[in-house]
Amino acid sequence: MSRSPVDGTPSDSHDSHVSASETLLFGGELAYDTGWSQHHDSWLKLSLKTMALSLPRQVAVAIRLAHQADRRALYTVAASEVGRGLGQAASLVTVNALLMELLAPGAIEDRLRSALPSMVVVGLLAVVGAVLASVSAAATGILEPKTQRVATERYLALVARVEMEAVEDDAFHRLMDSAQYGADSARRMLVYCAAVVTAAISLVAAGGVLAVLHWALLPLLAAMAAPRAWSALSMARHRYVSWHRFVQHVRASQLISRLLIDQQAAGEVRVHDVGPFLLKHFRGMAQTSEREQTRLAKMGVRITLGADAAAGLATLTTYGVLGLLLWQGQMALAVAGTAVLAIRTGSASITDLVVRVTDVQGEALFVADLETLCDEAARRAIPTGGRDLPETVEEIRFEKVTFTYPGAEVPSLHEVDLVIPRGRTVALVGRNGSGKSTLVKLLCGLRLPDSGRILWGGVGTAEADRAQVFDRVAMVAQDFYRWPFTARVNIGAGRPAAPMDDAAIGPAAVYAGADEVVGGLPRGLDTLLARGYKGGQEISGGQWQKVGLARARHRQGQVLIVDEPTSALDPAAEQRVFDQIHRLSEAGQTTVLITHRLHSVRDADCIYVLDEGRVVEHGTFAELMDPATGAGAFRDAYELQARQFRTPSVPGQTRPDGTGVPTEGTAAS
Ligand SMILES: Nc1ncnc2c1ncn2[C@@H]1O[C@H](COP(=O)(O)OP(=O)(O)OP(=O)(O)O)[C@@H](O)[C@H]1O
Repeated sequence: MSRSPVDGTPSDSHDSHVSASETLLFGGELAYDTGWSQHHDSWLKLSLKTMALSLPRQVAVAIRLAHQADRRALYTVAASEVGRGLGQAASLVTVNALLMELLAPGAIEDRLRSALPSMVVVGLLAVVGAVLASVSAAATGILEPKTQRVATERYLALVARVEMEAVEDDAFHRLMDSAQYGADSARRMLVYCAAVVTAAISLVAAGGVLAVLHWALLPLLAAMAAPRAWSALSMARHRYVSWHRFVQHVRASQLISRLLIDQQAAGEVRVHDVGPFLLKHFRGMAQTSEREQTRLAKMGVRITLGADAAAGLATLTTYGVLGLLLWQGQMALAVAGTAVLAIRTGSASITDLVVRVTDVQGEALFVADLETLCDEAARRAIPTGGRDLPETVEEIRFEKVTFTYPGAEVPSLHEVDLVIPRGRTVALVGRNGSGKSTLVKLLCGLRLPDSGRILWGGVGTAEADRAQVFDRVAMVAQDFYRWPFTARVNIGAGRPAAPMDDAAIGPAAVYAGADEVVGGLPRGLDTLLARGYKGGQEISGGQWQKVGLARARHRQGQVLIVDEPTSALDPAAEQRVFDQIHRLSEAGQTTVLITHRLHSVRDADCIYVLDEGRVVEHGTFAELMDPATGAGAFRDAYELQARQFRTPSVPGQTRPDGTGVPTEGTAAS
């Protein structure tokens, strides 16, 4: 289970110091403090007793997943492992009988003759054991990947449905990091569980033989195994704690290493020479992890030495007791010889059992994380069901809506009142950070208001069936996702359940001007828009924007939300987009338009001006521009922008040959 923070491997620590790299790059220590396991996450139960008590539940989880994945393969593994265990037990008992016969007094020929049937049985059992081992290995090979897939699918399906708040929560991310190993652990746990079954049955047989030889040998056997069991479990626990403390640190280190090879960062890595800088800090982060690994290794040595000393003492006592029994005549020499062999076999199977149980326990901790993540994801999921929206939503109304992002000190929206009538275009304008994008997140149900209501035809988003709200919205967000798939999927993802054939995708592409982009691609719609993969192509920011618009168009939502749709477009393309939005509006499409290009909102039915999360004025373009009716915020911003296009203020410029260039302003004068 140990995973080093550098290569994705966990470990454990209490004395790590925050490195300069963590402070500079991430603003502070990334490893969680030692109090975290006790206070912040009561789910992380780490006493040995609790670990042991929770084990059956985690085993049951892994078995349930395996059952879901492939019932037949699971039964095959279980049956063959039980068979193997029974075979080993029978073999041990037979070997002991064989030894008793061989070591008994009498002529060697007679002893060999009487031992012959036992020899044959031992041979047959070995063959059966080998066959069962192969059957089990084959069935496990089938079962393992399927179980991992079922576990992964389960948590991914749950995580994809959580509220946005959880997506941005670092505690939830920490759980996701750990739970990823949970799916892998569930897979490995099956193999270890199978080995536990075999070792347990064989141990019962060894114990039985010893109990028959002399009752005192049984507790001594247990005493020999106990220290090793303790040391193995302790180390598993320390590694697990360490893993959790460093999980964010691991992610950050991986992020730095990924940035060094990231395609988008590649330009700056070279031109700004960021490579050596990142490498240096990668090393800085790695050194923190290495210190932690060293601490764990030293702790491992101490624990193992202590356990080995205790186990050695127990072994010495066992052989001492055996000698005492012989000396006092309570045990025959032949029986003592058999006992030595049974002790060796027994201690081998007990060690095997301990190692396997510890392996199961180590994996179980991560499976428990997977369970916690699934519970947490279900708890934080966007609720299903709720009130139905009316068939036709006549208006969307914000009533005194206030919203503060988790962890933020001031609200991003403050008592906002706003109306979006059906079939109209409403524009949202305002300075950077004034709350426009936040407003549309609340509008489409991605976030819920802290106070106030957002009513879709009279039904508040807080009580509405949010799937229905999402269903009515088509959105091109400012940071719309560039799916690393084909152009077809990038447009089709607007309505992933609908067919993605040319007839469905084509009109949306034409609408957004993305048809020209697609026409220039080597495989048209089937061109992969991701560099770094075979046949992958990169397109420009403006071309992506056209693809994003086509996606929103393809969705055919009742409300079209476009957040800065033209920021990367050339003037002709920009004009075209605004004309199209205008035409859509004339055709009855409800549109919410966010833009900084104030000239382009002239045709909007209503313009809302936001400032620091408040609506400071609203009205038509004419109303806002009219000093008699507008408050001035829009007019001032518009004038400022308009001035930039009137050119008299271009400063005097000089040609390379040193002669002056008359500015347009001076030329005109
Ligand atoms: N996920 C978030 N978590 C915390 N604060 C956020 C988050 N998103 C935005 N904010 C904050 O909320 C405020 C409003 O941001 P918003 O993105 O809505 O502004 P905007 O008007 O769309 O800005 P821009 O014109 O730059 O796109 C800002 O102060 C911003 O820092």
